[in-house]
Amino acid sequence: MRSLTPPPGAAAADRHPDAPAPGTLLGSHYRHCFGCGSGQPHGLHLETRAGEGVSVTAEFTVRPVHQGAPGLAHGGVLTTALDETMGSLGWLMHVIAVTGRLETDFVRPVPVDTVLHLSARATGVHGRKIFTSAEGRIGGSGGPVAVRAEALFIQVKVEHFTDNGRDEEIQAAMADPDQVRRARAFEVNP
Ligand SMILES: CCCCCCCC/C=C\CCCCCCCC(=O)SCCNC(=O)CCNC(=O)[C@H](O)C(C)(C)COP(=O)(O)OP(=O)(O)OC[C@H]1O[C@@H](n2cnc3c(N)ncnc32)[C@H](O)[C@@H]1OP(=O)(O)O
Repeated sequence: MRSLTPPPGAAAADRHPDAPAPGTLLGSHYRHCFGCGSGQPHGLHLETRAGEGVSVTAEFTVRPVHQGAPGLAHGGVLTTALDETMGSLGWLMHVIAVTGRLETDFVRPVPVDTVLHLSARATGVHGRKIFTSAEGRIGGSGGPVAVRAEALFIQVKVEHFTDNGRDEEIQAAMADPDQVRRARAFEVNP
Protein backbone atom coordinates (compact mmCIF):
# COMPACT_ATOMS: atom_id res chain seq x y z
CA MET A 1 0.00 0.00 0.00
CA ARG A 2 1.24 3.44 -0.88
CA SER A 3 1.82 5.79 2.05
CA LEU A 4 -0.38 8.77 2.87
CA THR A 5 2.42 10.38 4.89
CA PRO A 6 4.35 13.15 3.11
CA PRO A 7 7.70 11.71 1.95
CA PRO A 8 11.07 13.14 3.02
CA GLY A 9 11.63 16.27 0.94
CA ALA A 10 7.93 17.21 0.87
CA ALA A 11 7.29 20.94 1.24
CA ALA A 12 4.78 22.59 3.56
CA ALA A 13 1.52 23.46 1.79
CA ASP A 14 1.41 27.12 0.75
CA ARG A 15 -1.62 29.29 1.41
CA HIS A 16 -2.19 31.38 -1.73
CA PRO A 17 -1.89 35.15 -1.03
CA ASP A 18 -5.43 35.63 -2.45
CA ALA A 19 -6.96 32.79 -0.42
CA PRO A 20 -10.17 33.79 1.38
CA ALA A 21 -9.55 35.05 4.94
CA PRO A 22 -9.98 32.62 7.86
CA GLY A 23 -13.67 32.37 8.73
CA THR A 24 -14.89 32.92 5.14
CA LEU A 25 -17.40 30.43 3.74
CA LEU A 26 -15.84 28.91 0.63
CA GLY A 27 -19.05 28.15 -1.23
CA SER A 28 -19.57 25.31 -3.65
CA HIS A 29 -17.03 24.48 -6.38
CA TYR A 30 -19.87 23.03 -8.51
CA ARG A 31 -23.62 23.45 -8.01
CA HIS A 32 -24.33 19.77 -8.71
CA CYS A 33 -21.54 18.38 -6.51
CA PHE A 34 -22.85 15.59 -4.26
CA GLY A 35 -20.73 16.91 -1.38
CA CYS A 36 -21.29 20.67 -1.52
CA GLY A 37 -23.74 21.59 -4.30
CA SER A 38 -26.89 23.55 -3.49
CA GLY A 39 -28.50 22.23 -6.70
CA GLN A 40 -28.08 18.60 -5.66
CA PRO A 41 -31.20 17.54 -3.71
CA HIS A 42 -29.64 14.23 -2.63
CA GLY A 43 -26.32 15.79 -1.67
CA LEU A 44 -24.65 16.43 1.69
CA HIS A 45 -24.84 20.25 1.34
CA LEU A 46 -21.54 20.75 3.15
CA GLU A 47 -20.51 24.35 3.74
CA THR A 48 -16.79 24.65 4.25
CA ARG A 49 -15.09 27.56 5.94
CA ALA A 50 -11.48 28.70 5.48
CA GLY A 51 -9.21 28.27 8.50
CA GLU A 52 -5.67 29.42 9.25
CA GLY A 53 -2.89 28.25 6.90
CA VAL A 54 -4.14 25.51 4.63
CA SER A 55 -7.00 24.28 6.80
CA VAL A 56 -10.80 24.27 6.67
CA THR A 57 -13.76 23.39 8.87
CA ALA A 58 -17.29 22.26 8.09
CA GLU A 59 -20.33 20.91 9.91
CA PHE A 60 -22.24 17.89 8.67
CA THR A 61 -25.61 16.93 10.11
CA VAL A 62 -26.36 13.23 9.79
CA ARG A 63 -29.92 12.81 8.41
CA PRO A 64 -32.15 9.72 8.24
CA VAL A 65 -31.25 9.40 4.51
CA HIS A 66 -27.60 8.87 5.53
CA GLN A 67 -28.27 5.67 7.52
CA GLY A 68 -26.36 2.40 7.07
CA ALA A 69 -27.58 0.51 10.16
CA PRO A 70 -30.75 1.52 12.06
CA GLY A 71 -30.22 5.02 13.44
CA LEU A 72 -26.54 5.13 12.50
CA ALA A 73 -24.65 6.89 9.70
CA HIS A 74 -23.37 4.88 6.74
CA GLY A 75 -19.56 4.78 6.72
CA GLY A 76 -19.35 5.61 3.03
CA VAL A 77 -21.37 8.77 3.58
CA LEU A 78 -19.01 9.83 6.39
CA THR A 79 -16.04 9.15 4.10
CA THR A 80 -17.66 11.33 1.43
CA ALA A 81 -18.02 14.18 3.93
CA LEU A 82 -14.33 13.87 4.85
CA ASP A 83 -13.34 13.62 1.16
CA GLU A 84 -15.28 16.78 0.31
CA THR A 85 -13.78 18.67 3.28
CA MET A 86 -10.21 17.69 2.33
CA GLY A 87 -10.99 18.38 -1.36
CA SER A 88 -11.84 22.00 -0.58
CA LEU A 89 -8.27 22.66 0.68
CA GLY A 90 -7.25 23.19 -2.97
CA TRP A 91 -9.32 26.39 -2.89
CA LEU A 92 -6.87 27.90 -0.35
CA MET A 93 -3.86 26.87 -2.43
CA HIS A 94 -5.40 27.90 -5.77
CA VAL A 95 -4.92 24.47 -7.27
CA ILE A 96 -7.39 22.02 -8.75
CA ALA A 97 -6.87 18.59 -7.23
CA VAL A 98 -8.77 15.29 -7.26
CA THR A 99 -8.69 12.45 -4.75
CA GLY A 100 -6.16 9.75 -5.66
CA ARG A 101 -6.27 7.72 -2.47
CA LEU A 102 -8.22 7.98 0.77
CA GLU A 103 -8.17 5.95 3.99
CA THR A 104 -10.78 6.31 6.75
CA ASP A 105 -10.74 5.17 10.38
CA PHE A 106 -14.22 4.75 11.86
CA VAL A 107 -13.63 5.27 15.57
CA ARG A 108 -17.18 5.59 16.98
CA PRO A 109 -20.67 4.98 15.63
CA VAL A 110 -22.37 8.20 14.56
CA PRO A 111 -26.11 8.41 15.33
CA VAL A 112 -28.67 10.15 13.11
CA ASP A 113 -29.08 13.85 14.05
CA THR A 114 -25.44 14.11 15.11
CA VAL A 115 -23.70 17.28 13.99
CA LEU A 116 -20.21 16.20 12.97
CA HIS A 117 -17.61 18.93 13.32
CA LEU A 118 -15.20 18.36 10.47
CA SER A 119 -11.73 19.81 10.10
CA ALA A 120 -9.07 19.20 7.47
CA ARG A 121 -5.58 20.40 6.73
CA ALA A 122 -2.84 19.90 4.18
CA THR A 123 0.14 18.10 5.70
CA GLY A 124 2.59 18.46 2.79
CA VAL A 125 3.13 18.86 -0.93
CA HIS A 126 5.42 16.81 -3.17
CA GLY A 127 5.28 17.62 -6.89
CA ARG A 128 1.60 17.36 -7.90
CA LYS A 129 0.76 15.39 -4.74
CA ILE A 130 -1.04 17.08 -1.86
CA PHE A 131 -1.17 15.13 1.41
CA THR A 132 -4.12 15.87 3.68
CA SER A 133 -5.75 14.72 6.89
CA ALA A 134 -9.19 15.26 8.38
CA GLU A 135 -11.31 14.34 11.37
CA GLY A 136 -14.92 14.54 12.44
CA ARG A 137 -15.84 15.19 16.08
CA ILE A 138 -19.17 14.71 17.82
CA GLY A 139 -20.84 17.51 19.76
CA GLY A 140 -18.36 20.30 19.05
CA SER A 141 -14.86 21.03 17.81
CA GLY A 142 -13.47 19.71 21.13
CA GLY A 143 -15.72 16.62 21.21
CA PRO A 144 -14.64 13.01 20.78
CA VAL A 145 -13.29 11.94 17.38
CA ALA A 146 -15.74 9.69 15.52
CA VAL A 147 -14.00 9.46 12.13
CA ARG A 148 -10.63 10.43 10.75
CA ALA A 149 -9.03 10.14 7.35
CA GLU A 150 -5.86 10.71 5.41
CA ALA A 151 -5.87 11.30 1.70
CA LEU A 152 -3.65 12.03 -1.25
CA PHE A 153 -4.94 14.55 -3.76
CA ILE A 154 -3.33 14.95 -7.17
CA GLN A 155 -3.18 18.31 -8.87
CA VAL A 156 -4.82 18.34 -12.30
CA LYS A 157 -5.61 20.88 -15.01
CA VAL A 158 -9.12 21.97 -16.06
CA GLU A 159 -8.72 19.54 -18.98
CA HIS A 160 -9.10 16.66 -16.48
CA PHE A 161 -12.79 17.63 -16.37
CA THR A 162 -13.32 18.91 -19.93
CA ASP A 163 -11.66 15.81 -21.47
CA ASN A 164 -13.36 13.24 -19.23
CA GLY A 165 -16.71 14.66 -18.10
CA ARG A 166 -19.95 13.95 -19.94
CA ASP A 167 -20.44 16.51 -22.68
CA GLU A 168 -23.86 17.67 -21.50
CA GLU A 169 -22.61 18.78 -18.06
CA ILE A 170 -19.30 20.16 -19.39
CA GLN A 171 -21.11 22.37 -21.93
CA ALA A 172 -23.47 23.62 -19.21
CA ALA A 173 -20.55 24.34 -16.85
CA MET A 174 -18.58 26.21 -19.54
CA ALA A 175 -21.65 28.31 -20.39
CA ASP A 176 -22.05 29.36 -16.74
CA PRO A 177 -19.86 32.41 -15.95
CA ASP A 178 -20.08 31.70 -12.20
CA GLN A 179 -18.74 28.19 -12.76
CA VAL A 180 -15.86 29.43 -14.91
CA ARG A 181 -15.01 32.05 -12.26
CA ARG A 182 -15.04 29.39 -9.53
CA ALA A 183 -12.85 27.05 -11.59
CA ARG A 184 -10.36 29.90 -12.03
CA ALA A 185 -10.32 30.55 -8.28
CA PHE A 186 -8.77 27.07 -7.94
CA GLU A 187 -6.07 27.60 -10.54
CA VAL A 188 -2.52 28.83 -10.02
CA ASN A 189 -2.05 32.32 -11.55
CA PRO A 190 -5.61 32.58 -12.86
C1 LIG B 1 -15.29 25.32 -17.02
C2 LIG B 1 -15.30 23.80 -16.74
C3 LIG B 1 -15.06 23.43 -15.50
C4 LIG B 1 -14.89 22.40 -14.64
C5 LIG B 1 -14.02 22.72 -13.50
C6 LIG B 1 -14.61 22.32 -12.22
C7 LIG B 1 -13.87 22.93 -11.06
C8 LIG B 1 -13.46 21.89 -10.14
C9 LIG B 1 -12.77 22.45 -8.95
C10 LIG B 1 -12.36 21.66 -8.03
C11 LIG B 1 -12.51 20.18 -8.11
C12 LIG B 1 -12.46 19.58 -6.75
C13 LIG B 1 -13.23 18.29 -6.77
C14 LIG B 1 -13.34 17.79 -5.37
C15 LIG B 1 -14.39 16.73 -5.31
C16 LIG B 1 -14.17 15.84 -4.13
C17 LIG B 1 -13.03 14.95 -4.37
C18 LIG B 1 -13.37 13.92 -5.44
O1 LIG B 1 -14.30 13.18 -5.32
S1 LIG B 1 -12.40 13.85 -6.85
C19 LIG B 1 -13.08 12.45 -7.77
C20 LIG B 1 -12.42 11.14 -7.45
N1 LIG B 1 -11.10 11.06 -8.02
C21 LIG B 1 -10.90 10.81 -9.32
O2 LIG B 1 -11.81 10.65 -10.10
C22 LIG B 1 -9.47 10.70 -9.79
C23 LIG B 1 -9.33 9.61 -10.85
N2 LIG B 1 -7.92 9.38 -11.13
C24 LIG B 1 -7.27 10.07 -12.09
O3 LIG B 1 -7.86 10.85 -12.82
C25 LIG B 1 -5.78 9.85 -12.19
O4 LIG B 1 -5.42 8.61 -11.66
C26 LIG B 1 -5.00 10.98 -11.41
C27 LIG B 1 -5.31 12.36 -12.04
C28 LIG B 1 -5.35 11.00 -9.91
C29 LIG B 1 -3.50 10.73 -11.53
O5 LIG B 1 -3.17 10.46 -12.87
P1 LIG B 1 -2.01 11.25 -13.65
O6 LIG B 1 -1.73 10.48 -14.91
O7 LIG B 1 -2.37 12.69 -13.79
O8 LIG B 1 -0.75 11.23 -12.69
P2 LIG B 1 0.19 10.02 -12.22
O9 LIG B 1 1.52 10.22 -12.87
O10 LIG B 1 -0.48 8.70 -12.35
O11 LIG B 1 0.34 10.35 -10.65
C30 LIG B 1 1.00 11.51 -10.17
C31 LIG B 1 1.65 11.14 -8.86
O12 LIG B 1 0.63 10.73 -7.93
C32 LIG B 1 0.83 9.35 -7.51
N3 LIG B 1 -0.47 8.69 -7.44
C33 LIG B 1 -1.46 8.71 -8.36
N4 LIG B 1 -2.50 8.00 -7.95
C34 LIG B 1 -2.16 7.50 -6.73
C35 LIG B 1 -2.84 6.68 -5.80
N5 LIG B 1 -4.07 6.24 -6.02
N6 LIG B 1 -2.21 6.37 -4.63
C36 LIG B 1 -0.95 6.83 -4.38
N7 LIG B 1 -0.26 7.62 -5.25
C37 LIG B 1 -0.87 7.95 -6.40
C38 LIG B 1 1.72 8.74 -8.60
O13 LIG B 1 2.47 7.64 -8.09
C39 LIG B 1 2.59 9.93 -8.98
O14 LIG B 1 3.56 10.07 -7.97
P3 LIG B 1 5.07 10.54 -8.31
O15 LIG B 1 4.95 11.94 -8.87
O16 LIG B 1 5.59 9.56 -9.33
O17 LIG B 1 5.80 10.49 -7.00
